[in-house]
Amino acid sequence: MRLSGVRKQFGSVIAVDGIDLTVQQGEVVAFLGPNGAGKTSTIDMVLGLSRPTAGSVEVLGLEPRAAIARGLISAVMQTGGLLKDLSVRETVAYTASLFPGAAPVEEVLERAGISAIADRKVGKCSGGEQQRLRFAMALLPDPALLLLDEPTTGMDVEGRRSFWSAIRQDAERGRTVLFATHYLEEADQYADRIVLVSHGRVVADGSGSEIKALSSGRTVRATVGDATAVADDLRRMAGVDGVEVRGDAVIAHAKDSDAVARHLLTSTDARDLEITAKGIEEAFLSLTGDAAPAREEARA
Ligand SMILES: Nc1ncnc2c1ncn2[C@@H]1O[C@H](COP(=O)(O)OP(=O)(O)OP(=O)(O)O)[C@@H](O)[C@H]1O
Repeated sequence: MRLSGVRKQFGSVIAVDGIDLTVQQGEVVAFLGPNGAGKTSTIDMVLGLSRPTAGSVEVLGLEPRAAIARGLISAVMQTGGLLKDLSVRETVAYTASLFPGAAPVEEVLERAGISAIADRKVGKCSGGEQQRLRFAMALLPDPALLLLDEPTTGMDVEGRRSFWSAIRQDAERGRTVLFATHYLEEADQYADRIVLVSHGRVVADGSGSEIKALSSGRTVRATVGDATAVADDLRRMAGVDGVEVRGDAVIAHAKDSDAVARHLLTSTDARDLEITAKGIEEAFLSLTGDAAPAREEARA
């Protein structure tokens, strides 16, 4: 899957502000970000439900709609689509009857970890079981890419755990999974890679431990004469997790902010140096719920 320069604008609201992202086949990627970060808007574009204002989305070299038509993309939706009076197995069998070439019903029940509850009425299933049922339905076309938008909202701990263990086991056979979540813990536990989004942009991209390190470190910002050259130097320093250049400022995220500051002040022409805790700005603060006020107003 590849997103190149993807933007999505709704009137004056920029929901997605230039996302570039390549996901390799077989990766399990968490899209982590606060409310309004642009996760759903991005997933909707990958699902072909909306079109980017600019940029392009490709899945295995195809446009989303073409990829969907070939059964290459499936989604686990959060709500809707289930009939209470059918059993779990009947629900999957009925959906399978709509797809030519659907995977065998018993096989997807097994993969979704719901064989044991196949005869249970959907109305009697817990939220977690219903999500695993939606997962089973999403597996029918044997998609290359599975998308999940906050699939565990409202589930208890045990429901989450069994849901994710079914997803992980299935992914081990090579399926690509992209899921949106608010929870760092969930992203860290179940994804190989975390893409942190804030205000419609990717602000960090790495393994769970890399992302956690970013949130625990500090940010050092300084104005320098040649920001690009200084940034290159900083990237080579131990303990530096990320370096950005913004105009004539260089911004480094580091566990050892003192070492970065010392380097900047002694070996470069840095001035206006600032050190702030919890570097990736609002990213993690906002993960706890207080997303940027401007966005919330826009939403209201
Ligand atoms: N159809 C729409 N019309 C207008 N604005 C929209 C629309 N869809 C999304 N937005 C705005 O775009 C921004 C990004 O929203 P999006 O739903 O993609 O974020 P999100 O990261 O999925 O958030 P959440 O975690 O709350 O689902 C928000 O400011 C939202 O209000």
